[in-house]
Amino acid sequence: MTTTEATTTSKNSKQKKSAGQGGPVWDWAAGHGPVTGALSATTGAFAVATTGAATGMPPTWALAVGAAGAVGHTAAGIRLKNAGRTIAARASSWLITAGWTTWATAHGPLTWQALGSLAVIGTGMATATRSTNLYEEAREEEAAAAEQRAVALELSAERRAIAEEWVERIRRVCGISVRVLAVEHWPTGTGFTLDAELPGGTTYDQISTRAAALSADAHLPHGCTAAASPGIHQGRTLIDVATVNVLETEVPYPSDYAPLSLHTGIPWGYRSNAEQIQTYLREQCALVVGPTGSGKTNMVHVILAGFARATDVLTFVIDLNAGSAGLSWVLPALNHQPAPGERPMRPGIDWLAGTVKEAHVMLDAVLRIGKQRKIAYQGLMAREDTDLLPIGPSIPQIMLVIDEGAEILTSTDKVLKELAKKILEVIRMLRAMGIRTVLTALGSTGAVLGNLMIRREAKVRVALTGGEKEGMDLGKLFPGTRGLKVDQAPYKGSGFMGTPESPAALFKCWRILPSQIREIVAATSERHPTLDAVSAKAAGDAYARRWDADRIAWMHNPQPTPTTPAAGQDEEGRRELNLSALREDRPAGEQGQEAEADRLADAFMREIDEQFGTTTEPTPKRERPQRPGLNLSALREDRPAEPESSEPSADGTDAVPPLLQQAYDAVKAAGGRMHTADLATQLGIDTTELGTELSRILRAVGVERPGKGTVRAGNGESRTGYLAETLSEAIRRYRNPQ
Ligand SMILES: Nc1ncnc2c1ncn2[C@@H]1O[C@H](COP(=O)(O)OP(=O)(O)OP(=O)(O)O)[C@@H](O)[C@H]1O
Repeated sequence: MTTTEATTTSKNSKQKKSAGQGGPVWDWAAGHGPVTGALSATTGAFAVATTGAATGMPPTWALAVGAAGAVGHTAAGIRLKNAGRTIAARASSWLITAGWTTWATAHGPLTWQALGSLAVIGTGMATATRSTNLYEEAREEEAAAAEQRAVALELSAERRAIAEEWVERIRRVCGISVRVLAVEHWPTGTGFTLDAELPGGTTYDQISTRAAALSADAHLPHGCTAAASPGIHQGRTLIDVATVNVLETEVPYPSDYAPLSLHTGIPWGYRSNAEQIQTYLREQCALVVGPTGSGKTNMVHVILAGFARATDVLTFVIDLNAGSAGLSWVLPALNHQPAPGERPMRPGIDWLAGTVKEAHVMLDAVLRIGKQRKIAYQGLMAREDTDLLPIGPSIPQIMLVIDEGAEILTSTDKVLKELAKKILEVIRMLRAMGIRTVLTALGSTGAVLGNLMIRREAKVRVALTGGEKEGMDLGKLFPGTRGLKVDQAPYKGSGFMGTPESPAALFKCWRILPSQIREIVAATSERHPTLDAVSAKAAGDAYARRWDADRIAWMHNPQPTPTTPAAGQDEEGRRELNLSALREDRPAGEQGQEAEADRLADAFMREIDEQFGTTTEPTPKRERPQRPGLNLSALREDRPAEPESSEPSADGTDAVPPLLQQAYDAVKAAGGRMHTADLATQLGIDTTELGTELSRILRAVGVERPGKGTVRAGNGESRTGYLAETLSEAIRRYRNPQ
């Protein structure tokens, strides 16, 4: 006799599998549906009874087999934790079938009575099985639901405990009795948000001003706050409670470098709940305050990275400190040597002014662009039914980033005052025309924020504290937001940030490294928009010739005081060099064509001859290198002799670039490994410049610069640097070229 019924539940089938592994051949839990089970049982019973009656089998045998089946199925049912009624139903199926078989064997199965009763038994069995299966399924579902209810109860018990704790705390510290409606844990696991209902006539800022006291009362770790912000209506508030300090750790700039848009926000850092903070600068200007050493330069690079990634932004940078903020975004393009047919790399920023004169040229052009846009795009704005110029890749926004610009605005120096006037005019006049500014300042002193224009237009505000308290007046920078304390953010690159969309609260800027800046310049080279024709025409030659040799020569020699001649001052018919390929007024089809590259290469060679042919350089008989593309680093007055352009001496010593040799000597003297910044300081060059030059020198002989993390700093943290072995291998290859 085969088994009659079985359950169809997943639980049972799982158990069935495990029972089957190496178990008995007779499977008491074998699978059958209610109908097939009943059919199988009745046909089996009929066959046994017919055979038994024909062969004279003792009828009690069938009863014995049925009893064994009932016992077996009962045992299987108990093992599967079936309900008692299920087990009883199945055992009785066996017994009834066995009873019928015994009776039919004794009295003959081929009578209407026997067949009719068997049919009744089969139908009853199918019905009973179906009902027990349904019952088992319902039991199983109920058990799962009960399990979930238990978990939820446990969770809500935890939430209830948090809610009760904070209701009590807010009552004690702020004197306000709120009702917590929900507690949501952050997916990052670094805190939670309370959604609370305020009592009548109370506003959320009565809690937000007591943030520091609440944080202290809750014994939150340093860098963690309980920040109240508006809820879904004015009678509700959301209180973000950070329990893990994410501001402490150094987090690298996200490496996906995906395209961004001014309209969908540009990320500048992250909050304590690890959420990114987006800046929306279509109409806003920004002010970034950070004393020396707070991570301001790093933040400027993060800002420039965001703009470089945007498809609808062109960035103009004014940095009177030798253009250092913008240089890292230009040099990778200047030093890029395109392969034949490859398009020259575009810098990550569109214009860099390192002197007051060049800044005037830039600001004049920007003002002309703004005024011309107002006139020329009237029709477009009427068609689009907007009073804001529709900014996009075809009409890009110009973001004017002015390092220490706030100091220019408040300077009493006559020259800087002139510049300040133009900057203020840009801020005041050109919001609608898609020209906005990002100013940095060393301190949020009254002098900087006393300027009404800055207060009114720059609502995106950042205070990098880095633990620095001097000149850090958070109350002035974020008026109306009390409870912010400098010592809540004592880490470099951390501080407070507020935008019209996101109230002032703790934040941290990502750490961006020079290698990432180079990667972003390369990754975004093809992505930058070109200045619209209306604007380009208004900006005129001052813009079109911004990469001319005479205007960028200083970039190859970034000394503290650049000697950039301003446009129009030293025209002398000089031709532009490799960046001419970037001029937007060039027909697009021409770019990247070999013929054009050759023409430019010739121009470049002539330029070198004109510029350096008559100078008293120590190596006047230097051979002209055969280069696939152009390399403006050749214009550097202090440029070390390049390996490929040196006449190799007998022992090859002269072929070694002096910079490589100096670097090797310094690294060796320092014990075989050295951080880039330390090496740069020792060699008296800019860190980024050193990285770029040395990498190029190493690459030229096929030596890979050691990767990140090869050098351990004093505090144990891994940093990028140089190893003596790498440098000595490069020296060896220069001496013995393959
Ligand atoms: N976001 C950050 N995360 C972690 N560390 C940072 C961050 N920003 C800066 N730092 C650290 O702080 C150091 C100083 O940064 P940075 O040069 O940007 O400061 P700064 O305010 O511009 O100082 P200075 O005015 O002296 O140049 C960096 O070398 C780096 O070690």
